[in-house]
Amino acid sequence: MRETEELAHLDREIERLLRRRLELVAGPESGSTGYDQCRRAMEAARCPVSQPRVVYQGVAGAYSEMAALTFFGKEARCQGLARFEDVFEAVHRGEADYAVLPIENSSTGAIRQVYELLTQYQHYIVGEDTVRVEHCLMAPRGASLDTITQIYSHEQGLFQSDRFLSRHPEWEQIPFGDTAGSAQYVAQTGDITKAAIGSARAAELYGLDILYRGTNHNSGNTTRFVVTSPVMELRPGADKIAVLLSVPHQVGSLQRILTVFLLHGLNLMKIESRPMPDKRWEYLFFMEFSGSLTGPGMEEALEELSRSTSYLRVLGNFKNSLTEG
Ligand SMILES: O=C(O)C(=O)C[C@]1(C(=O)O)C=C[C@@H](O)C=C1
Repeated sequence: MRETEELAHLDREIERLLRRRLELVAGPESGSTGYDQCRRAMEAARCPVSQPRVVYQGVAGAYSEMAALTFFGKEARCQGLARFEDVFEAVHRGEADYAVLPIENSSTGAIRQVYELLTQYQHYIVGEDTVRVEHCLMAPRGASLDTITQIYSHEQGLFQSDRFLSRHPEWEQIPFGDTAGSAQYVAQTGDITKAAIGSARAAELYGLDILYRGTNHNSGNTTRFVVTSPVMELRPGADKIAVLLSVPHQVGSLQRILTVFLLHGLNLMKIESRPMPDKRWEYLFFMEFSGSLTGPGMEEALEELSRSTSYLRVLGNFKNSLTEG
């Protein structure tokens, strides 16, 4: 009992010292204005759009299309576009209400192009979902493992299948815009020396035979997708906040951010650092943590984060879709 009391006393003392340290290291005038921008975005927040126009990268049968249909339901008007940049532009120009974008894969990590574009466009994350990715090797009728010489897929399809592909070093690997697009292309050629890696749905849509199921080496292979919007939305049940921030090049500046999370009881769920191309060896941090923007104490926590960062942008508040294990 004595020990428990002593520990609780120590915790309170550490918390008091950390709070004092935060006050001393940066005054209220220093740091970014990130929270003011967030407050304005919250004031302008919109309700979810009904019968939305949704864009994704790729063609029908791409995993991104599956993510869009899972999140918005079969009634959503989904349109595939060639490049990630086209998807961001369509939302930016008001031609679509939402974009669905892959952000990370459980086997290969960050989808870097999407992180770069999230930093460039002032869009908000309003939702997320995961899709189990089971890749199939598919080819035109008459093909077999022996007739194939070229494999087409999205670079992620190739990365996620690298162990399977390393068993066939004689196959040339050709990156393509998206997995389903590669299936469509291979089907159009009708060439039995060409095969694609993509979803079973893509094989069915484009009339290819599945030669091998599960080319991905990780059987739990899953991709997380984010749903972005040009306007912030505060959907009921939103329990995860995403921010983009940079910290001054000073000893302990990242620790200061972590202290804010600790003192406000916010669970840090993700941290990803991205290089800042115009500032060599400086980084932008993409962080996700538990909480609601409208919840008690969050205003104070974000103001403290604002004071502790040289740049802060709140990317949004949305419902966590990740399950343990
Ligand atoms: O090419 C597709 O089918 C996509 O939806 C893109 C994408 C990606 O960019 O990661 C999505 C899920 C899989 O991880 C493989 C490819």
